Amino acid sequence: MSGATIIDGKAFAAGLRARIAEAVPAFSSATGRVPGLAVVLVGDDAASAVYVASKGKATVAAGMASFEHRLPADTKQEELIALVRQLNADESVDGILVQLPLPKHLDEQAVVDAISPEKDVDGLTPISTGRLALGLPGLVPCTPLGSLMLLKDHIGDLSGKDAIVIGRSILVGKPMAQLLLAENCTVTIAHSRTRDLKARVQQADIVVAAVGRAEMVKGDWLKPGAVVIDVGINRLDPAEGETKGRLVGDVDYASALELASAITPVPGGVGPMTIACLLRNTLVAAHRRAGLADPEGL
Ligand SMILES: Nc1nc2c(c(=O)[nH]1)N[C@@H](CN(C=O)c1ccc(C(=O)N[C@@H](CCC(=O)O)C(=O)O)cc1)CN2
Repeated sequence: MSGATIIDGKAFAAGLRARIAEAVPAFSSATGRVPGLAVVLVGDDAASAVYVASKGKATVAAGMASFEHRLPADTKQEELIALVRQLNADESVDGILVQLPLPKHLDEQAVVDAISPEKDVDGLTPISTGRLALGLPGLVPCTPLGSLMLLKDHIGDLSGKDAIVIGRSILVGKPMAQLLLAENCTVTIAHSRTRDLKARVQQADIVVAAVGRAEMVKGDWLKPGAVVIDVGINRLDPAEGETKGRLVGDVDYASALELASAITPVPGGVGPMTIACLLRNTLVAAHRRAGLADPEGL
């Protein structure tokens, strides 16, 4: 029988969203307006459409204004950048998020670079990534921020822990490694060219899996007692006998339960934290734009 704790990201995210909703009225009293989040969706990727709809709902539920912009798949780069610039200039918008991935013909980094850093609630502009690398306050990408919140809530002080981040994306792997470094972890970043990944994972007290490959990290790779954050969201193919395209993470959950001391499930782990942290970043961005101190307890 496994003694691993299941880290309940869904419950933690619900608590964070409730605290955000409680903090919005104070912002409105101070400024006479509500914080606003603009989300841009280009094309018809089904999963992206679901995430964007969830973001809009969560924004409104927190008492903020949601501005959704849906553009066709053949939108030109200049049209998308023109929309981003329009949102940069819009005083009712505190946060701008362009849903990723974009259709192949669009240059993601150029589009992200057009977002005003003060409204960069996704934390992906060069200014935001640079500030994170320098250890300066800024806006941090939502999935790694949420993952760190779960780790700190479960472990407390992370100082001196050996951590491995598997994956080096701009959205998760790189910022996650920076956040762990800022918490005084000793951090290894592993990727597709890393040799003997299993041996490296076996050294780690904290394993963050963000590779996008279903159940790649096996339970017997783990150091006994490791804390596992599974960022992967992989839908298995119903054509291969999987019921209704079951969702799994990057970690083989059943075998990981044997050695891990704690693990985030998929679904219900890191995923819900992504949207809660987006609301948190929007409220923080709104405070900073209005010249107010950051809201407390978020
Ligand atoms: N501009 C961005 N694009 C993307 C981001 C991002 O942070 N910024 N992240 C992901 C997708 N994403 C939000 O955009 C996201 C992914 C998953 C979840 C979530 O709550 N997942 C649930 C399961 C949902 C399901 O059943 O399909 C869970 O894990 O419990 C929320 C947001 C890529 N794009």
